[in-house]
Amino acid sequence: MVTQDYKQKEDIWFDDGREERLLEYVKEHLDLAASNKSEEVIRLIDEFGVNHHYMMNVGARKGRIVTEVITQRKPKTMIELGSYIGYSTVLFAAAMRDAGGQEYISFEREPKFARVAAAMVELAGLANHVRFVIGPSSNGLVEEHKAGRLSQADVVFLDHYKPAYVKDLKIMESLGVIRVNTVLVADNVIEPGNPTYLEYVRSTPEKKQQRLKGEAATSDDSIAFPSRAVNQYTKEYATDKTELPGLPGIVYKSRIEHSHEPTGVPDGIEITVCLSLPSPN
Ligand SMILES: C[S@@+](CC[C@H](N)C(=O)[O-])C[C@H]1O[C@@H](n2cnc3c(N)ncnc32)[C@H](O)[C@@H]1O
Repeated sequence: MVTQDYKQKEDIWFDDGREERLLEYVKEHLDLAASNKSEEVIRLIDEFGVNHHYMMNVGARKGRIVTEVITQRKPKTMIELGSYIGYSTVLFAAAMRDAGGQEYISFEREPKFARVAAAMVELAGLANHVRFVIGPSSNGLVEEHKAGRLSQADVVFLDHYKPAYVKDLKIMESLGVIRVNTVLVADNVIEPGNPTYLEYVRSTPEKKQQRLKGEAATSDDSIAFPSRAVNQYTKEYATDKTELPGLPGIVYKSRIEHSHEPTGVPDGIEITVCLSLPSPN
């Protein structure tokens, strides 16, 4: 395992050709005789992050927190929001497979990132376990459910557009994807931070109902975020207007695990368990 920190984030830190260069690097250096292909792919991505370019991956330290959740919860089905180049996809789909799981569904808005992620998954020998849904996640979740390809998830990893965490959680609640004992694992709740999400998963049903009465009809949470986190994916946010109201009666139990970005910058993962669903009227 690579123990050094990644290079620090530059002013432009993605979509400048580094994703394609990373894939070339992994293909060139991959040890075809390695017995554990997923570990080998992760090792090479980390090596590239340390020696060449910053990559916005969850990284080894936070990754270990999530793989522990997977090992304990043993998901049959897992959802990921935000594949990027497939670091978390490879790391967590391998953990899910090793824990007896079947399907890892990864949502990625940007087709060229999804292509790199799919190539990483193939190199890691995980293609039979991973399905990519390309396009904005809110719309993708609804369409997958409509088509009968998504009914529920045992673990959900949220790591895409920070202001969309609550919006997509409400969609998953409304569609019945969140069940009792579903575990939500949310990245970047300290760096850059996600106060709206933390407030939502840490609130009682009564508090969520109260907030609902007081808030405007739209759930545009982008006002609570630093402009860099909002403007990063403006194109997507402007076009995906899919919204569902959620189930404020869901009871969650939530806690933070403090950790670090792959660069060494402090961050945290919020781990949230669904304790109960509202009784149907
Ligand atoms: C921080 S990166 C994900 C990193 C990845 N989970 C990992 O740890 O290796 C965020 C990704 O979310 C994608 N994204 C942003 N908004 C999205 C949306 N609404 N739906 C799907 N993907 C989205 C971005 O294109 C980007 O690839």
